[in-house]
Amino acid sequence: MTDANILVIDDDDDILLSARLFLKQHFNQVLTCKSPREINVLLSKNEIDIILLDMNYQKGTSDGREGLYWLEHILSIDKDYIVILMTAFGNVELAVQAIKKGAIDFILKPWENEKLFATLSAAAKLRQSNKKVKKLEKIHSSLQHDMERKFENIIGNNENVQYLQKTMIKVAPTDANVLILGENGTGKQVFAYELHKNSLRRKQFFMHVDLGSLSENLFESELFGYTKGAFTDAKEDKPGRFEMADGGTIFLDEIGNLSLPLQAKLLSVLQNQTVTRLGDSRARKIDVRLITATNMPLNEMVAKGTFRQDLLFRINTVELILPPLRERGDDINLLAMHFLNIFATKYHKSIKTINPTAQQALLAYSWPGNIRELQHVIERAVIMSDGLEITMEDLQLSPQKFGNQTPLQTDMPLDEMEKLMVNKAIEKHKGNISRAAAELGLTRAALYRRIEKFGL
Ligand SMILES: Nc1ncnc2c1ncn2[C@@H]1O[C@H](COP(=O)(O)OP(=O)(O)OP(=O)(O)O)[C@@H](O)[C@H]1O
Repeated sequence: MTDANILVIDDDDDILLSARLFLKQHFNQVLTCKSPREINVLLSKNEIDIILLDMNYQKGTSDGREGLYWLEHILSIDKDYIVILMTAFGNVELAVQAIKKGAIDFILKPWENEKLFATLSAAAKLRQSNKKVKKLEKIHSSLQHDMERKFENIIGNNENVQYLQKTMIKVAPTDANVLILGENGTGKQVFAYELHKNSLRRKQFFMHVDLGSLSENLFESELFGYTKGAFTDAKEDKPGRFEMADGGTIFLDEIGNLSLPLQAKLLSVLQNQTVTRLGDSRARKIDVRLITATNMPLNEMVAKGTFRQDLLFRINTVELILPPLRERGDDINLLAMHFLNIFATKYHKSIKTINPTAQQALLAYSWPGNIRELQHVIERAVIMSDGLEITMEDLQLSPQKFGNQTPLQTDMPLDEMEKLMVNKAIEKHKGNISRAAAELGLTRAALYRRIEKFGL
């Protein structure tokens, strides 16, 4: 049974009856009607896939003009309807005209059942694949929408970041390969997507591939695809990520994690601009814009022989080096406020600000996880906070991760200052309570009481 619903429109009762009897054995649902005037109601009430439409309705007419009129009418309701016309022998010219207007095929009356079945089966397949394409287009556009929301605009007034943004805007519309360097969580993916969004390929696919998570085994099949039977689990042909990104941008993240043999394979694809699926002999041309990123020191790796120099030259036409968050000064509070607004809305809290002490602490913290860590810290603080502002307690920053600067301020509440001093002393003496207590002028018991009080 083919999964398709068919509507047959003909003014001849005998034709409708024989169509219904035959088609019911092969298709999901078969509806019939005598007059095309019922089309609107039938189409609005039923999920119809294919319409089998007669060309003449009024007695004595045979020019097919009515059929053409109703064909146009159906396609004006939805241009994706699949319409097949029924026409008498000798009226082939009319059928050709109908196909030009959007019918997908025609059959001659009286029909042979086998021929009718073959035509309708092909039409059902076409309808199914059209539906699939539509669904994929919808998914694609909603993913694109999600990405755009996820990566709004790059936030940052720091002069390095401003310079990077200017460079990015200049480079984006060219097809130059861009290598983005920076510690974890500095926004490499955000920059990569921003490059794509500002490029001429913005309407095409942005394909993110995390090379760090691909095993040696999966590398080729994921990136280059495979043909049916290429290996035990290859049940059907599958394009790789490069082919899927054709016309768009491919972002190869964590490129510093590739082993030397895989670097060689990648280089050959980049040099030849072709991919060959596993198990295939045909090289397929690809047109992709390449963006790569890593937190590894590629130049040092080249010197040590763990990263190929020729591959580095191929990928780093333009290099963007993202600064770590601890070097971005006021951007820390700018980003913190940005995340505060997002999470206050998400968790329905009316928190409006971060108090001055907490702001100082954010500036003094070393942010080893960079913007991603800041985002998590603020999210947690918003969840924990009971007031209208984020305090030092809400931030729950790890004392071990403060840099050399001290976040102490003269206007700091006594409690918070005490907590910071306790933290610093414990950190300085690597957790040795006796020494930390001695430095603070406290007994061990008094220090323990404070540790408990501050939840350290
Ligand atoms: N300038 C920015 N403005 C707003 N949010 C940002 C900015 N840069 C990064 N982020 C946010 O910080 C988080 C980390 O960013 P991203 O994933 O781009 O970093 P990354 O450098 O690619 O990290 P990794 O090296 O771990 O893959 C994301 O949630 C991202 O939305």
